[in-house]
Amino acid sequence: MDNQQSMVEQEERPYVKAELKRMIFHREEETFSIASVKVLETSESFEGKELVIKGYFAPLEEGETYILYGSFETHKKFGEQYVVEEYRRVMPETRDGLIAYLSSELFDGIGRKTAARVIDTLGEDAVTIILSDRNSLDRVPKMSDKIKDNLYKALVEHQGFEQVMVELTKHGLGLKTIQKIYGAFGNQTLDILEEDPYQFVFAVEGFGFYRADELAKNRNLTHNHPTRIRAGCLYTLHQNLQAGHTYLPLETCLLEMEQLLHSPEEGPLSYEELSSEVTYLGENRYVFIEEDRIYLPSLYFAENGFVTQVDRILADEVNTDFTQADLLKVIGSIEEEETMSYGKEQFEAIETALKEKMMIITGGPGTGKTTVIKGLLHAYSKLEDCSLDPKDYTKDVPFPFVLTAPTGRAAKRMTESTGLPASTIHRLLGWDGHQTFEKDHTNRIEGKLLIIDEFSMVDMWLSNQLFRAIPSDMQVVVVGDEDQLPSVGPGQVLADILASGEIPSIQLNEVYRQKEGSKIIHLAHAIKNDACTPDMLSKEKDFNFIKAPETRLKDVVTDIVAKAHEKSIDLKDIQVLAPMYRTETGIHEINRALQERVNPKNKNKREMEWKGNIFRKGDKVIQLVNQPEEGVFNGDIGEVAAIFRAEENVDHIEQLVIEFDGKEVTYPRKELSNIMLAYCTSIHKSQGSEFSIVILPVTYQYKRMLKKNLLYTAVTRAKQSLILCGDQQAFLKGIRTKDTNQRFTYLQEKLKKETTVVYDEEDEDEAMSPYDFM
Ligand SMILES: Nc1ncnc2c1ncn2[C@@H]1O[C@H](COP(=O)(O)OP(=O)(O)OP(=O)(O)O)[C@@H](O)[C@H]1O
Repeated sequence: MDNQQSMVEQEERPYVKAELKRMIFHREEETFSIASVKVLETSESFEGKELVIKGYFAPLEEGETYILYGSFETHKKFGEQYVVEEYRRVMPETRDGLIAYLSSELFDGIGRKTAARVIDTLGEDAVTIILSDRNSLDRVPKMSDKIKDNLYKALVEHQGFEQVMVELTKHGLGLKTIQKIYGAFGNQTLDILEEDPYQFVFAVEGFGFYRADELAKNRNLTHNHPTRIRAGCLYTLHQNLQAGHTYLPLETCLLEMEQLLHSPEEGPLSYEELSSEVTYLGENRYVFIEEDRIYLPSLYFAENGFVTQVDRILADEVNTDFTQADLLKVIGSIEEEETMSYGKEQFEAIETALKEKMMIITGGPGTGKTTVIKGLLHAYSKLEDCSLDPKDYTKDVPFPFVLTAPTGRAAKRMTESTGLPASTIHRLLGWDGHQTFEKDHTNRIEGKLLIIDEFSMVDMWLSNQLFRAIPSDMQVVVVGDEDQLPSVGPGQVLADILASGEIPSIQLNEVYRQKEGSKIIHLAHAIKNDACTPDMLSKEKDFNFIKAPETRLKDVVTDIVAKAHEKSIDLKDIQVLAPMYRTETGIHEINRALQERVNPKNKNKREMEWKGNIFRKGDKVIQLVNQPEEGVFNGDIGEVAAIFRAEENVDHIEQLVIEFDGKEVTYPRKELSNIMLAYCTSIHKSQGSEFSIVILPVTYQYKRMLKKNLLYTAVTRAKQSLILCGDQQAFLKGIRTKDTNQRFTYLQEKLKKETTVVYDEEDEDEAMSPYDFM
């Protein structure tokens, strides 16, 4: 009767047959469990009786017998453990066992007598018979319909997941993904697998189109199956997020879908086939179609929502009654205090910010953006007679100045330059790390004047999230440098709001730091204005270009850092920036070389190996994701402060402790993917940060990455010293190469009212999941 066991024997897969003693641990969110079992039989060379098993499975029933498939792992402290990749319950093999099973707590309302009648009527294969035919229970005497239903449902529930698991693991899916699919489709899962596995793409976050295509093989699904086309459309739109588009032109989308979906055997797909499924997706709000633009819902709501928020804020009036004479007097007094005088553009920027509901200040490095922010705060405080000291305010009368920036480092710089509190946008909005923002249109942020720095980095999703939380009576100042790289996420919000001309803006062009003799600033503006010549790359106090052939570049970079370090310059102040991760002169290789040089192996220094990388005490590391609950954000740089072995802490897991600006964050081994070495980081990740010394290798190996805005962003990260090394021609060619990859966004036109904006806040709440795709 035990056909499950005979399957095991036939398959000859290594297995452990065991009785569950007790569940030790279960984490609900990802169904990760640890349990202790009594080994009954195994094909593995395991001699013991007790065993600890772990893996992605729901809590199992104590006292039940399971066949587990997986592999042994030796845990430093706990010894041998079994990592479960698949399991199935073993049905009791005797009449008594079956009766005990059916009359257990799993099945409501069934006592031993009823259980015995079920087995006596249907035989020892009763469970299989009932599962394949619910009506078989009608043959059992003296059983009410309700009890029959309960029994059937409970059996399906208990057996369902195991069947699904057995089937899906055959397709190479891991337990974690299977849990997600089962969570979405329950006992329909196997039917859906047979009929239409593309549904998994819709329902399970991160389930890829190609994976569904793989599952659909041998299932008689044609290449023009409707859900295949629909899944292909969503996949195409998701792929294009990475290029920064907020929408795709319909024609482009259909073309890309055709390339994705056509099959060499079955031929092309017709325009009608593709467009009718796109229409279906539109009608069912899986996508939004506006004229000839097709959007994923979150971006449709973000773009339209943002325009609505801007209109709402602009519609309110500024509540000030100062005269031009008041303003001149106040500015004059600030100039006296600061012993400086504002340039014409700077004065205009302060004046506009005070008078307008919303404005944009742009400018390259050293043009006085920070100086203007400080001037604005002081002028506002004097004109409105409100203190700049947060201590003078209470919960009922909140601090009127809200300063924010997209990265922790940029927010910190705002605090350093103004002396006022500033926070990241995520923190200001009370982001919970998933999809919830504490601040939104129902619970807006408090204050009178909001200043958002480094706005070029803010994507369409976050812009909308931030703007919907701004109260209508707040004045808003957006500050940024439009020549920097656009946001990593979709959109080019700063460029679009500037180009729309709908929001007053002042561009600061005059460079002040240059007057202090800074070659870095001079070079940055020459790049910005396409006026950089080879002779500008000559050595100066704060600048050098060290020529080096490609083969020596990594060694040259390593030498420069090592020498600076030997002169007691803190590694935190020296940053190597590169545009690519791979290649001989990519970020990974440079990091490895630098680690070996400035923090080499040493028997007195602990280290931890993780997927071929070494983390050693004292290493400089960078955070790669946002962990708001720990207070660390993507791009934060820290240092490995300690490494703990499993036996040394109460959690019994290996841990790495990183110190970020005096704050310690602990990473269990499985979270080490959240960090990497940071002697060298990507230029993209350096946005919003500045470093005393920047070392920038440049080589033709970086090829298509060598673009003007990327190199401009890198150059402008340096405060005191910039060392370029490598190939001067590659650098000069790069700064003349504009990024021609146009981002498809429609924000500018929507702000200009060239199109009607449809927006419903309630819809947005329902459909918005901006961070689904990050
Ligand atoms: N009107 C001015 N007169 C004299 N010095 C000025 C003036 N405006 C700015 N500066 C000086 O120029 C330098 C750069 O100014 P500031 O830091 O405000 O520019 P920024 O645009 O914020 O630069 P960055 O983006 O590089 O930080 C500072 O040393 C500042 O004191």
